Amino acid sequence: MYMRYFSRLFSAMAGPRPVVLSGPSGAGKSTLLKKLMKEYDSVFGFSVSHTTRKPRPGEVNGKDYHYVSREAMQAGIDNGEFIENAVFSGNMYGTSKAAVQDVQAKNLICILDIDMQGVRNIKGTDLNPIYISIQPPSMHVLEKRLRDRKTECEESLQRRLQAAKVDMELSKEEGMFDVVIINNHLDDAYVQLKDSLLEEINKVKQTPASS
Ligand SMILES: Nc1ncnc2c1ncn2[C@@H]1O[C@H](COP(=O)(O)OP(=O)(O)OP(=O)(O)O)[C@@H](O)[C@H]1O
Ligand SMILES: Nc1nc2c(ncn2[C@@H]2O[C@H](COP(=O)(O)O)[C@@H](O)[C@H]2O)c(=O)[nH]1
Repeated sequence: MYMRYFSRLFSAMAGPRPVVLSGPSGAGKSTLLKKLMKEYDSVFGFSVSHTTRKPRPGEVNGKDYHYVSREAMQAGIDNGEFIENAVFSGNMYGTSKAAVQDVQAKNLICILDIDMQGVRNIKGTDLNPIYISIQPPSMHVLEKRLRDRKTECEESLQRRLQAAKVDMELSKEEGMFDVVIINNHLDDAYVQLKDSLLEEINKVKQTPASS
């Protein structure tokens, strides 16, 4: 009984659990995440990753990503500044310790949008997030979404589709994700995402905000 009491007390003191959103490129992670951050702006905070890819039109440095050179990224990795890092579709991506700490210091639920290599690497840390996979209804739909987004050249698109096939298989592995959401109709997928996070959302709402 005491053990249960202390374990609950410790988990309340430790703050809300982070959330890892993963899934193939084009499945709709950013779209769902933006809806969530808009509805719950004082509950969630985005872990801003570093990347060596070029910004897309409309993306903002420091908000969508920290856009850095390969040399700067590698130096940060060598210096132990990253919790995890990966190469995806020819570019480097990584979650810095500072990105997560910035969000957690505000007692917000930290959301990480990372690929499958990142998921595997995070599993080796003590971050203890809720793992959510966002999947497309089919490869055909995924390809259409990526093409319609008009952000990728043909080479990058093909690399992303290749990675998606692997991702879709791995996401079926027992224990890999706590929740798997098929993003067919956006509104339905969003309701499922919210439902899976209600417990953590309520925890944050009940805790006085810190600056
Ligand atoms: N349920 C949906 N129905 C139709 N289109 C959708 C749906 N969800 C997302 N989209 C569209 O699909 C495209 C890809 O979505 P989004 O950019 O959110 O994917 P992503 O998983 O974040 O990709 P990446 O990993 O490359 O950042 C976008 O143009 C978005 O508007
Ligand atoms: N392992 C990590 N993966 C990351 C990180 N930030 C983003 N990503 C993933 O990269 C792909 C491509 O993203 P895009 O913005 O170029 O379309 C996507 O699957 C993201 O989830 C990170 O820090 N680490």
